[in-house]
Amino acid sequence: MNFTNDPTRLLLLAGLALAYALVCLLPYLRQRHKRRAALLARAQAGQSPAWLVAYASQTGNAEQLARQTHATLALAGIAARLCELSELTAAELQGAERALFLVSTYGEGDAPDAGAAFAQRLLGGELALGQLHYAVLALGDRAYKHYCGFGRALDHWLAGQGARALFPRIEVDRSAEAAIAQWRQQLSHLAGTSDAPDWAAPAFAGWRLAERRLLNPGSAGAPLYHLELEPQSGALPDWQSGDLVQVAAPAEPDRPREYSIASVPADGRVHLLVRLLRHPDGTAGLASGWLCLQAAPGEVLPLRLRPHRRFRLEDNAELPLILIGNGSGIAGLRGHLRACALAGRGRVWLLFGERNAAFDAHYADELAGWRETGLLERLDLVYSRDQPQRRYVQDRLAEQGAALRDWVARGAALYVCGSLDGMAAGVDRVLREQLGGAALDALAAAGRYRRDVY
Ligand SMILES: Cc1cc2nc3c(=O)[nH]c(=O)nc-3n(C[C@H](O)[C@H](O)[C@H](O)COP(=O)(O)O)c2cc1C
Repeated sequence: MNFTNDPTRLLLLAGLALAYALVCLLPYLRQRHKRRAALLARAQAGQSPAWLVAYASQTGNAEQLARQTHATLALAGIAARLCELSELTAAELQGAERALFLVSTYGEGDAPDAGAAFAQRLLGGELALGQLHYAVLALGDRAYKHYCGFGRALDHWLAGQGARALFPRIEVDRSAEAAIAQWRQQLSHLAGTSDAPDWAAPAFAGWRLAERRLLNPGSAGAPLYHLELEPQSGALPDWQSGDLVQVAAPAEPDRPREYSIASVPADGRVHLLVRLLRHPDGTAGLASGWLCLQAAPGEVLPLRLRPHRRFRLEDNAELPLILIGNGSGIAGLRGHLRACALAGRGRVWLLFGERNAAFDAHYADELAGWRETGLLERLDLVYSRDQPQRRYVQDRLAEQGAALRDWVARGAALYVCGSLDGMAAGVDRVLREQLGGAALDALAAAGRYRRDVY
Protein backbone atom coordinates (compact mmCIF):
# COMPACT_ATOMS: atom_id res chain seq x y z
CA MET A 1 0.00 0.00 0.00
CA ASN A 2 1.28 3.38 -0.94
CA PHE A 3 1.50 5.58 2.20
CA THR A 4 0.57 8.85 0.50
CA ASN A 5 -2.38 7.41 -1.40
CA ASP A 6 -4.21 6.35 1.74
CA PRO A 7 -7.02 8.97 2.09
CA THR A 8 -7.37 8.50 5.85
CA ARG A 9 -3.68 9.08 6.41
CA LEU A 10 -3.68 12.03 4.08
CA LEU A 11 -6.52 13.64 6.01
CA LEU A 12 -4.72 12.95 9.27
CA LEU A 13 -1.54 14.54 7.93
CA ALA A 14 -3.39 17.61 6.68
CA GLY A 15 -5.09 17.98 10.05
CA LEU A 16 -1.79 17.73 11.87
CA ALA A 17 -0.22 20.33 9.55
CA LEU A 18 -3.12 22.70 10.14
CA ALA A 19 -2.93 22.26 13.89
CA TYR A 20 0.83 22.90 13.78
CA ALA A 21 0.33 26.04 11.69
CA LEU A 22 -2.28 27.29 14.14
CA VAL A 23 -0.03 26.63 17.12
CA CYS A 24 2.72 28.65 15.40
CA LEU A 25 0.42 31.41 14.21
CA LEU A 26 -1.66 31.95 17.33
CA PRO A 27 1.02 33.64 19.45
CA TYR A 28 1.87 35.85 16.45
CA LEU A 29 -1.77 36.82 15.93
CA ARG A 30 -2.25 37.44 19.65
CA GLN A 31 0.91 39.54 19.70
CA ARG A 32 -0.23 41.52 16.66
CA HIS A 33 -3.64 42.09 18.20
CA LYS A 34 -2.04 43.30 21.44
CA ARG A 35 0.32 45.61 19.56
CA ARG A 36 -2.51 47.18 17.61
CA ALA A 37 -4.68 47.53 20.72
CA ALA A 38 -1.79 49.22 22.55
CA LEU A 39 -1.17 51.59 19.65
CA LEU A 40 -4.83 52.41 19.39
CA ALA A 41 -5.14 53.02 23.12
CA ARG A 42 -2.11 55.23 23.00
CA ALA A 43 -3.51 57.20 20.08
CA GLN A 44 -6.89 57.53 21.78
CA ALA A 45 -5.22 58.75 24.96
CA GLY A 46 -3.71 61.51 22.83
CA GLN A 47 -0.16 60.54 23.67
CA SER A 48 2.57 61.29 21.22
CA PRO A 49 2.66 58.45 18.70
CA ALA A 50 5.66 56.20 18.59
CA TRP A 51 5.80 56.45 14.79
CA LEU A 52 6.86 59.42 12.73
CA VAL A 53 6.34 60.00 9.02
CA ALA A 54 8.53 62.94 8.03
CA TYR A 55 8.85 64.39 4.54
CA ALA A 56 10.91 66.98 2.71
CA SER A 57 9.44 67.79 -0.67
CA GLN A 58 9.72 70.64 -3.13
CA THR A 59 7.09 69.94 -5.75
CA GLY A 60 4.96 67.51 -3.78
CA ASN A 61 6.07 64.00 -4.87
CA ALA A 62 7.58 63.06 -1.52
CA GLU A 63 4.76 64.82 0.30
CA GLN A 64 2.10 62.85 -1.54
CA LEU A 65 3.87 59.56 -0.85
CA ALA A 66 4.22 60.56 2.82
CA ARG A 67 0.47 61.21 3.03
CA GLN A 68 -0.24 57.81 1.46
CA THR A 69 2.24 56.18 3.85
CA HIS A 70 0.52 57.86 6.79
CA ALA A 71 -2.92 56.76 5.55
CA THR A 72 -1.76 53.17 5.15
CA LEU A 73 -0.46 53.15 8.74
CA ALA A 74 -3.75 54.63 9.95
CA LEU A 75 -5.65 51.84 8.18
CA ALA A 76 -3.58 49.34 10.12
CA GLY A 77 -4.49 51.11 13.38
CA ILE A 78 -1.09 52.76 13.76
CA ALA A 79 -1.22 56.38 14.84
CA ALA A 80 1.78 58.15 13.36
CA ARG A 81 2.69 61.83 13.37
CA LEU A 82 2.92 63.21 9.84
CA CYS A 83 5.12 66.29 9.58
CA GLU A 84 7.58 68.19 7.45
CA LEU A 85 11.18 67.34 8.24
CA SER A 86 11.82 70.95 9.24
CA GLU A 87 9.27 70.65 12.07
CA LEU A 88 11.08 67.71 13.68
CA THR A 89 13.03 68.43 16.85
CA ALA A 90 15.93 66.46 18.27
CA ALA A 91 13.77 65.54 21.28
CA GLU A 92 11.03 64.15 19.04
CA LEU A 93 13.51 62.01 17.16
CA GLN A 94 14.90 60.70 20.42
CA GLY A 95 11.39 59.96 21.68
CA ALA A 96 10.29 58.04 18.58
CA GLU A 97 10.48 54.29 18.14
CA ARG A 98 10.00 54.22 14.39
CA ALA A 99 10.46 56.93 11.80
CA LEU A 100 9.82 56.83 8.07
CA PHE A 101 11.56 59.53 6.04
CA LEU A 102 10.45 60.45 2.52
CA VAL A 103 12.76 63.05 1.04
CA SER A 104 13.70 64.40 -2.37
CA THR A 105 16.95 66.05 -3.51
CA TYR A 106 17.67 69.43 -5.14
CA GLY A 107 20.57 71.61 -6.20
CA GLU A 108 23.91 69.89 -5.72
CA GLY A 109 22.50 66.96 -3.79
CA ASP A 110 20.88 69.31 -1.27
CA ALA A 111 17.71 69.09 0.76
CA PRO A 112 14.58 70.68 -0.71
CA ASP A 113 13.68 74.03 0.88
CA ALA A 114 11.47 72.27 3.41
CA GLY A 115 14.35 70.15 4.68
CA ALA A 116 17.07 72.78 4.70
CA ALA A 117 16.43 73.90 8.30
CA PHE A 118 16.57 70.29 9.54
CA ALA A 119 19.77 69.65 7.60
CA GLN A 120 21.37 72.75 9.06
CA ARG A 121 20.17 72.14 12.61
CA LEU A 122 20.85 68.42 12.95
CA LEU A 123 22.65 66.71 10.09
CA GLY A 124 26.18 67.83 10.89
CA GLY A 125 25.92 67.12 14.62
CA GLU A 126 25.58 64.17 16.95
CA LEU A 127 22.44 62.78 18.50
CA ALA A 128 22.00 59.49 20.35
CA LEU A 129 19.35 57.59 18.38
CA GLY A 130 19.99 54.03 19.53
CA GLN A 131 16.26 53.56 20.24
CA LEU A 132 15.17 54.48 16.72
CA HIS A 133 14.23 52.16 13.86
CA TYR A 134 13.91 53.97 10.58
CA ALA A 135 13.46 53.73 6.84
CA VAL A 136 14.29 56.16 4.06
CA LEU A 137 12.54 56.63 0.73
CA ALA A 138 14.88 58.83 -1.32
CA LEU A 139 13.40 60.58 -4.37
CA GLY A 140 15.64 61.81 -7.14
CA ASP A 141 16.59 61.74 -10.75
CA ARG A 142 19.55 59.80 -12.14
CA ALA A 143 20.20 62.57 -14.63
CA TYR A 144 21.67 64.61 -11.74
CA LYS A 145 25.21 64.15 -10.52
CA HIS A 146 24.23 63.80 -6.87
CA TYR A 147 21.54 61.18 -7.31
CA CYS A 148 19.31 61.04 -4.23
CA GLY A 149 22.07 62.97 -2.44
CA PHE A 150 19.95 64.24 0.43
CA GLY A 151 18.21 60.91 1.08
CA ARG A 152 21.59 59.19 1.15
CA ALA A 153 23.09 61.79 3.50
CA LEU A 154 20.11 61.50 5.83
CA ASP A 155 20.37 57.69 5.83
CA HIS A 156 24.11 57.80 6.63
CA TRP A 157 23.59 60.33 9.39
CA LEU A 158 20.82 58.27 11.03
CA ALA A 159 22.94 55.12 10.90
CA GLY A 160 25.88 57.08 12.32
CA GLN A 161 23.76 58.07 15.33
CA GLY A 162 23.04 54.43 16.15
CA ALA A 163 19.57 54.26 14.57
CA ARG A 164 18.79 50.93 12.91
CA ALA A 165 17.34 50.61 9.42
CA LEU A 166 14.10 48.64 9.20
CA PHE A 167 15.05 47.81 5.60
CA PRO A 168 17.61 49.22 3.15
CA ARG A 169 17.01 52.68 1.70
CA ILE A 170 14.75 52.67 -1.35
CA GLU A 171 15.65 55.09 -4.14
CA VAL A 172 13.04 56.37 -6.58
CA ASP A 173 14.34 57.54 -9.94
CA ARG A 174 11.82 60.03 -11.35
CA SER A 175 8.81 58.59 -9.56
CA ALA A 176 9.58 55.06 -10.86
CA GLU A 177 6.56 52.94 -10.01
CA ALA A 178 8.54 49.77 -9.21
CA ALA A 179 10.46 51.48 -6.40
CA ILE A 180 7.27 52.98 -4.98
CA ALA A 181 5.63 49.55 -5.07
CA GLN A 182 8.63 48.18 -3.15
CA TRP A 183 8.18 50.83 -0.44
CA ARG A 184 4.47 50.07 -0.26
CA GLN A 185 5.21 46.38 0.15
CA GLN A 186 7.71 46.99 2.95
CA LEU A 187 5.20 49.25 4.62
CA SER A 188 2.40 46.67 4.47
CA HIS A 189 4.78 44.19 6.00
CA LEU A 190 5.76 46.60 8.80
CA ALA A 191 2.19 47.59 9.53
CA GLY A 192 1.02 43.98 9.40
CA THR A 193 -1.65 44.77 6.84
CA SER A 194 -2.38 43.44 3.42
CA ASP A 195 -5.20 45.84 2.68
CA ALA A 196 -3.08 48.87 1.73
CA PRO A 197 -4.92 50.96 -0.83
CA ASP A 198 -3.58 51.23 -4.34
CA TRP A 199 -1.19 54.15 -4.72
CA ALA A 200 -1.23 54.37 -8.48
CA ALA A 201 -1.00 57.95 -9.70
CA PRO A 202 -4.13 59.24 -11.42
CA ALA A 203 -4.32 58.18 -15.04
CA PHE A 204 -3.47 60.55 -17.87
CA ALA A 205 -6.46 62.02 -19.65
CA GLY A 206 -6.74 63.26 -23.22
CA TRP A 207 -6.39 67.06 -23.65
CA ARG A 208 -6.83 68.76 -27.01
CA LEU A 209 -4.16 71.22 -28.09
CA ALA A 210 -6.46 74.18 -28.78
CA GLU A 211 -3.87 76.87 -29.44
CA ARG A 212 -0.13 77.36 -29.75
CA ARG A 213 1.79 80.54 -30.47
CA LEU A 214 5.42 81.55 -30.37
CA LEU A 215 5.87 84.26 -27.74
CA ASN A 216 9.36 85.49 -28.59
CA PRO A 217 10.11 85.60 -32.34
CA GLY A 218 13.56 87.08 -32.93
CA SER A 219 14.70 86.46 -29.34
CA ALA A 220 18.32 85.75 -28.47
CA GLY A 221 16.94 83.01 -26.22
CA ALA A 222 15.44 79.66 -27.20
CA PRO A 223 11.88 79.78 -28.60
CA LEU A 224 9.16 79.99 -25.96
CA TYR A 225 5.64 78.81 -26.83
CA HIS A 226 2.29 79.58 -25.24
CA LEU A 227 0.03 76.49 -25.38
CA GLU A 228 -3.66 76.19 -24.50
CA LEU A 229 -5.31 72.82 -23.86
CA GLU A 230 -8.90 71.70 -23.26
CA PRO A 231 -10.01 68.38 -21.75
CA GLN A 232 -11.27 66.02 -24.42
CA SER A 233 -14.10 64.93 -22.12
CA GLY A 234 -15.34 68.53 -21.91
CA ALA A 235 -15.33 68.38 -18.08
CA LEU A 236 -12.68 70.78 -16.76
CA PRO A 237 -11.07 69.43 -13.58
CA ASP A 238 -10.40 71.82 -10.72
CA TRP A 239 -6.96 73.15 -9.82
CA GLN A 240 -5.40 76.09 -8.01
CA SER A 241 -2.89 78.63 -9.23
CA GLY A 242 0.59 77.29 -8.49
CA ASP A 243 -0.29 73.73 -9.57
CA LEU A 244 1.54 71.75 -12.26
CA VAL A 245 0.73 69.42 -15.10
CA GLN A 246 2.54 66.34 -16.29
CA VAL A 247 2.61 65.64 -20.02
CA ALA A 248 3.64 62.23 -21.34
CA ALA A 249 5.41 62.46 -24.70
CA PRO A 250 4.77 59.47 -27.00
CA ALA A 251 8.51 58.84 -27.36
CA GLU A 252 9.02 58.64 -23.58
CA PRO A 253 5.69 57.92 -21.88
CA ASP A 254 7.33 56.74 -18.63
CA ARG A 255 9.20 60.04 -18.13
CA PRO A 256 6.47 62.66 -18.06
CA ARG A 257 7.58 66.32 -18.15
CA GLU A 258 6.25 68.85 -15.67
CA TYR A 259 5.10 72.39 -16.46
CA SER A 260 3.62 75.13 -14.26
CA ILE A 261 0.04 76.01 -15.14
CA ALA A 262 -0.23 79.63 -16.31
CA SER A 263 -4.02 79.89 -16.06
CA VAL A 264 -6.90 79.33 -13.63
CA PRO A 265 -10.00 77.12 -14.11
CA ALA A 266 -12.08 80.24 -14.88
CA ASP A 267 -10.04 80.54 -18.09
CA GLY A 268 -11.57 77.25 -19.23
CA ARG A 269 -8.21 76.00 -20.44
CA VAL A 270 -4.83 74.95 -19.13
CA HIS A 271 -2.20 77.42 -20.37
CA LEU A 272 1.43 76.30 -20.47
CA LEU A 273 4.70 77.94 -21.44
CA VAL A 274 7.07 75.52 -23.09
CA ARG A 275 10.66 76.34 -23.96
CA LEU A 276 11.87 74.48 -27.05
CA LEU A 277 15.13 72.81 -26.04
CA ARG A 278 17.84 71.85 -28.51
CA HIS A 279 20.62 69.35 -27.96
CA PRO A 280 24.17 70.37 -28.92
CA ASP A 281 23.75 68.43 -32.20
CA GLY A 282 20.79 70.66 -33.11
CA THR A 283 18.02 68.09 -32.61
CA ALA A 284 14.98 69.21 -30.61
CA GLY A 285 14.30 67.91 -27.07
CA LEU A 286 12.04 64.85 -27.10
CA ALA A 287 9.17 66.31 -25.12
CA SER A 288 9.55 70.01 -25.93
CA GLY A 289 10.09 69.29 -29.65
CA TRP A 290 6.92 67.25 -29.71
CA LEU A 291 4.88 69.89 -27.82
CA CYS A 292 6.23 72.92 -29.70
CA LEU A 293 6.74 71.58 -33.22
CA GLN A 294 5.30 68.15 -33.95
CA ALA A 295 1.94 67.98 -32.18
CA ALA A 296 -0.62 69.60 -34.48
CA PRO A 297 -3.30 71.96 -33.16
CA GLY A 298 -6.38 69.83 -32.53
CA GLU A 299 -4.27 66.82 -31.54
CA VAL A 300 -5.05 65.08 -28.26
CA LEU A 301 -2.21 64.82 -25.71
CA PRO A 302 -1.98 62.72 -22.52
CA LEU A 303 -1.92 65.08 -19.54
CA ARG A 304 -2.68 65.01 -15.83
CA LEU A 305 -2.84 67.74 -13.20
CA ARG A 306 -0.62 67.64 -10.14
CA PRO A 307 -1.31 69.66 -6.98
CA HIS A 308 1.71 71.72 -5.96
CA ARG A 309 0.73 72.69 -2.45
CA ARG A 310 4.01 74.37 -1.63
CA PHE A 311 3.48 76.91 -4.40
CA ARG A 312 -0.22 77.63 -3.97
CA LEU A 313 -1.52 80.91 -2.56
CA GLU A 314 -3.49 79.25 0.26
CA ASP A 315 -3.26 81.39 3.43
CA ASN A 316 -1.32 84.06 1.53
CA ALA A 317 -4.27 84.86 -0.73
CA GLU A 318 -5.14 87.96 1.31
CA LEU A 319 -1.58 89.17 1.87
CA PRO A 320 0.48 91.55 -0.26
CA LEU A 321 2.45 89.45 -2.75
CA ILE A 322 5.93 89.86 -4.18
CA LEU A 323 6.21 87.70 -7.30
CA ILE A 324 9.73 87.22 -8.68
CA GLY A 325 10.73 85.27 -11.76
CA ASN A 326 12.50 84.98 -15.08
CA GLY A 327 11.97 83.40 -18.48
CA SER A 328 9.38 80.62 -18.58
CA GLY A 329 8.96 81.19 -14.82
CA ILE A 330 6.34 83.81 -15.76
CA ALA A 331 4.01 80.80 -16.17
CA GLY A 332 3.59 80.02 -12.47
CA LEU A 333 3.45 83.73 -11.59
CA ARG A 334 0.84 84.43 -14.27
CA GLY A 335 -1.36 81.72 -12.72
CA HIS A 336 -1.25 83.64 -9.43
CA LEU A 337 -1.81 86.99 -11.16
CA ARG A 338 -4.90 85.64 -12.93
CA ALA A 339 -6.20 84.24 -9.62
CA CYS A 340 -5.64 87.66 -8.00
CA ALA A 341 -7.37 89.46 -10.89
CA LEU A 342 -10.36 87.14 -10.52
CA ALA A 343 -10.52 87.86 -6.80
CA GLY A 344 -10.41 91.59 -7.55
CA ARG A 345 -7.46 92.19 -5.28
CA GLY A 346 -4.39 94.42 -5.50
CA ARG A 347 -1.12 94.85 -3.60
CA VAL A 348 1.00 92.73 -5.93
CA TRP A 349 4.59 93.56 -6.87
CA LEU A 350 5.96 91.70 -9.89
CA LEU A 351 9.70 91.60 -10.61
CA PHE A 352 10.38 89.80 -13.85
CA GLY A 353 13.58 89.30 -15.83
CA GLU A 354 14.23 88.38 -19.47
CA ARG A 355 16.76 89.26 -22.18
CA ASN A 356 15.48 92.04 -24.49
CA ALA A 357 12.36 94.16 -24.17
CA ALA A 358 11.97 94.12 -27.97
CA PHE A 359 11.56 90.32 -28.16
CA ASP A 360 10.95 88.91 -24.70
CA ALA A 361 8.21 91.07 -23.16
CA HIS A 362 5.84 88.15 -22.54
CA TYR A 363 2.21 89.04 -21.86
CA ALA A 364 3.15 92.74 -22.01
CA ASP A 365 -0.43 93.95 -22.70
CA GLU A 366 -1.85 91.87 -19.91
CA LEU A 367 0.72 93.17 -17.44
CA ALA A 368 0.13 96.77 -18.55
CA GLY A 369 -3.62 96.22 -18.04
CA TRP A 370 -3.08 94.95 -14.51
CA ARG A 371 -0.87 97.94 -13.79
CA GLU A 372 -3.80 100.18 -14.80
CA THR A 373 -6.45 98.32 -12.80
CA GLY A 374 -4.22 98.55 -9.75
CA LEU A 375 -3.72 94.80 -9.35
CA LEU A 376 -0.02 95.41 -9.90
CA GLU A 377 0.98 98.04 -7.38
CA ARG A 378 4.55 97.76 -8.66
CA LEU A 379 5.98 96.30 -11.84
CA ASP A 380 9.72 95.92 -12.38
CA LEU A 381 10.74 94.46 -15.73
CA VAL A 382 14.47 93.84 -15.95
CA TYR A 383 15.98 93.11 -19.37
CA SER A 384 19.49 91.75 -18.98
CA ARG A 385 20.75 92.62 -22.48
CA ASP A 386 19.21 96.05 -23.07
CA GLN A 387 22.29 97.87 -21.72
CA PRO A 388 26.04 97.26 -22.01
CA GLN A 389 26.28 95.77 -18.54
CA ARG A 390 24.13 92.69 -17.78
CA ARG A 391 21.42 93.31 -15.18
CA TYR A 392 19.22 90.72 -13.55
CA VAL A 393 16.11 90.61 -11.44
CA GLN A 394 18.19 90.03 -8.29
CA ASP A 395 20.15 93.25 -9.01
CA ARG A 396 16.91 95.23 -9.12
CA LEU A 397 15.77 93.56 -5.91
CA ALA A 398 19.02 94.54 -4.20
CA GLU A 399 18.51 98.19 -5.26
CA GLN A 400 14.97 98.07 -3.90
CA GLY A 401 16.02 96.80 -0.45
CA ALA A 402 14.07 99.46 1.46
CA ALA A 403 10.86 98.76 -0.48
CA LEU A 404 11.38 95.02 -0.03
CA ARG A 405 11.73 95.37 3.74
CA ASP A 406 8.68 97.63 3.83
CA TRP A 407 6.53 95.11 1.91
CA VAL A 408 7.68 92.25 4.13
CA ALA A 409 6.94 94.36 7.23
CA ARG A 410 3.44 94.85 5.77
CA GLY A 411 3.08 91.07 5.78
CA ALA A 412 3.96 90.28 2.15
CA ALA A 413 4.51 86.71 0.94
CA LEU A 414 7.24 85.97 -1.62
CA TYR A 415 6.88 83.65 -4.62
CA VAL A 416 9.85 82.80 -6.84
CA CYS A 417 9.43 80.95 -10.16
CA GLY A 418 12.05 80.25 -12.81
CA SER A 419 15.60 79.01 -13.15
CA LEU A 420 17.37 77.79 -10.03
CA ASP A 421 20.96 78.63 -10.96
CA GLY A 422 20.44 81.71 -13.10
CA MET A 423 17.91 83.45 -10.89
CA ALA A 424 16.55 81.78 -7.77
CA ALA A 425 19.97 81.33 -6.14
CA GLY A 426 20.77 85.02 -6.75
CA VAL A 427 17.37 86.12 -5.45
CA ASP A 428 17.81 83.97 -2.35
CA ARG A 429 21.21 85.58 -1.69
CA VAL A 430 19.78 89.10 -1.99
CA LEU A 431 16.82 88.23 0.23
CA ARG A 432 19.23 86.93 2.88
CA GLU A 433 21.31 90.10 2.67
CA GLN A 434 18.32 92.42 2.79
CA LEU A 435 16.10 90.65 5.31
CA GLY A 436 18.59 88.56 7.29
CA GLY A 437 18.99 84.79 7.05
CA ALA A 438 16.99 84.01 10.18
CA ALA A 439 14.09 86.22 9.05
CA LEU A 440 14.04 84.54 5.63
CA ASP A 441 14.09 81.07 7.21
CA ALA A 442 11.20 82.13 9.44
CA LEU A 443 9.27 83.35 6.38
CA ALA A 444 9.90 80.01 4.65
CA ALA A 445 8.77 78.08 7.73
CA ALA A 446 5.60 80.21 7.87
CA GLY A 447 4.88 79.48 4.18
CA ARG A 448 5.53 83.10 3.18
CA TYR A 449 8.58 82.30 1.01
CA ARG A 450 7.67 79.77 -1.68
CA ARG A 451 9.59 78.63 -4.73
CA ASP A 452 8.90 76.73 -7.94
CA VAL A 453 12.38 76.58 -9.41
CA TYR A 454 14.04 74.26 -11.89
C1 LIG B 1 16.13 72.12 -9.94
C2 LIG B 1 16.15 70.65 -9.63
C3 LIG B 1 17.29 70.07 -9.08
C4 LIG B 1 17.33 68.70 -8.78
N1 LIG B 1 18.47 68.16 -8.28
C5 LIG B 1 18.54 66.82 -8.05
C6 LIG B 1 19.75 66.22 -7.58
O1 LIG B 1 20.77 66.86 -7.36
N2 LIG B 1 19.75 64.87 -7.38
C7 LIG B 1 18.64 64.09 -7.61
O2 LIG B 1 18.71 62.88 -7.41
N3 LIG B 1 17.48 64.64 -8.05
C8 LIG B 1 17.39 65.98 -8.29
N4 LIG B 1 16.23 66.52 -8.74
C9 LIG B 1 15.04 65.65 -8.98
C10 LIG B 1 14.04 65.63 -7.82
O3 LIG B 1 14.60 65.19 -6.62
C11 LIG B 1 12.90 64.70 -8.23
O4 LIG B 1 12.22 65.32 -9.32
C12 LIG B 1 11.91 64.39 -7.12
O5 LIG B 1 10.94 63.47 -7.58
C13 LIG B 1 11.17 65.63 -6.62
O6 LIG B 1 10.37 65.27 -5.52
P1 LIG B 1 9.49 66.38 -4.71
O7 LIG B 1 8.33 66.74 -5.61
O8 LIG B 1 9.03 65.68 -3.48
O9 LIG B 1 10.36 67.53 -4.40
C14 LIG B 1 16.18 67.89 -9.03
C15 LIG B 1 15.02 68.49 -9.58
C16 LIG B 1 15.01 69.85 -9.89
C17 LIG B 1 13.75 70.45 -10.46
